[in-house]
Amino acid sequence: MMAADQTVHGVPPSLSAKVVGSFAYLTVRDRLPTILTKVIDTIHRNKNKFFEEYGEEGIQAEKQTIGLLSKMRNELQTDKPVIPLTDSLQDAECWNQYLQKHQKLHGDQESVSWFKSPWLYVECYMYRRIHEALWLNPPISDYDVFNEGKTQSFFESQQAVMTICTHLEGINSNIENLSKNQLFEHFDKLLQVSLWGNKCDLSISAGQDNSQKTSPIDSLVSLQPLILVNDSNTVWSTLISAQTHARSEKTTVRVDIVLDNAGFELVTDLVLADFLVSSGLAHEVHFHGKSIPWFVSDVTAHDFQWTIQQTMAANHKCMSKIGYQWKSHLKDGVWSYHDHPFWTQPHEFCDMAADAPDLYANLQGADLVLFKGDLNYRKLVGDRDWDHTVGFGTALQGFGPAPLCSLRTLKANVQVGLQPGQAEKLTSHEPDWMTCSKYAVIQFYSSKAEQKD
Ligand SMILES: O=P(O)(O)OC[C@H]1O[C@](O)(CO)[C@@H](O)[C@@H]1O
Repeated sequence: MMAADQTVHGVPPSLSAKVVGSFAYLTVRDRLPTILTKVIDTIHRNKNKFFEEYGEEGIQAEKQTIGLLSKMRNELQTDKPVIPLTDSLQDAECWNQYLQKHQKLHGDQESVSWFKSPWLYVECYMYRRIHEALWLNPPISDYDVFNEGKTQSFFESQQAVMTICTHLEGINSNIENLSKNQLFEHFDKLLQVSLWGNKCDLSISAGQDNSQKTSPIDSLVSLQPLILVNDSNTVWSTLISAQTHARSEKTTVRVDIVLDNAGFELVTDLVLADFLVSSGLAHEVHFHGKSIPWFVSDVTAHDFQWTIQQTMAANHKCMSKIGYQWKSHLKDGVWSYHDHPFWTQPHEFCDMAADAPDLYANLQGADLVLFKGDLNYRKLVGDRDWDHTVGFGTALQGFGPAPLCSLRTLKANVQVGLQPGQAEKLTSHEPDWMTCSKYAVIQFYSSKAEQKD
């Protein structure tokens, strides 16, 4: 078991960063080593490719990288101390300062080990150490060890991708004639398609195929009861009031999407973003991805561009037409892609204003920020052991650059904003309801609106 963190941000120890609990322990004991082993196997499997591309240097790099990753796997499996990063990357210092803070809190270096640190920290740290291992070994420094899994997930979800592209084309071809209610119906559906797209993540599956096999539209009705908190009406009214304000002030409506997984989930986010623009609900969409390969299937700049290229190149008329539309949104600046290093650091989002003031200020320019996925949710609420009925606004601990909404399937044991008795009822018939990725939330908060907390 991992020792609870000390009081952080004035939160009492009982609500300190989530470190205990069997799921966190099993993740660090079992799932992280499995992921690491898959990474080592992937690098070894590409040895010949490195030789063809880089000659003997490529072979040396492969060997050294595997050595570093095997060393980390041993540290992890034998609960060794967490050690500082040694690469010269821009954020190494911030990671090492974060480690020093934990060492001070715990009294000495030895006590900050893989099993005696906040789960959120060690899981993020592992992915940053994987990046370090590659970075220290040119010429394979920018090799994405997760690329194969992400592209496979896209191709294995092709049927579902075609279904949602055809659905979007049907909406867009008649969008001028839709009533406000019809627009809301479509918005509500596409928001839920994006929500459930979050089930397709390769971290929870430790790299096993997790592509979308069923129709993402037909399954919405049956999935509805599994949404534990549904603030889609409030999200809609936030967009409508932003649109009204923009019209009167002759400004624009900007929606930011903090992305999560590549593959099918990214397509669902692009489809939602396309609808926001084609319906006039938004004039700009800013996408936020990861600056390094992260949590196996998170979106990088390469994944973002590749996915749009693949959609354009599809021999499916609808997909291809939509892909070209997405390309022109990027070209015209209606869409933009950003990857601030903060998203691949261990910080809880309540630290953003202090640790990444430029990013916080940027997000303040949005009329709505959509946070996709479980890891973002854990960082939104500091991965603390909150009581399930604590309000989302309380758990955000002051984070609120703009009206925000989490679209999350539950994959970790933290959830706030539930009704009294709701968690107990779930636990009685499904003890692993927080980690089985069967349930989800559409959870909104705005410090501006009169918010029941
Ligand atoms: O891709 P998502 O939705 O952020 O899921 C990642 C989640 O999967 C896990 O790795 C497994 O629970 C969590 O630690 C992490 O928050």
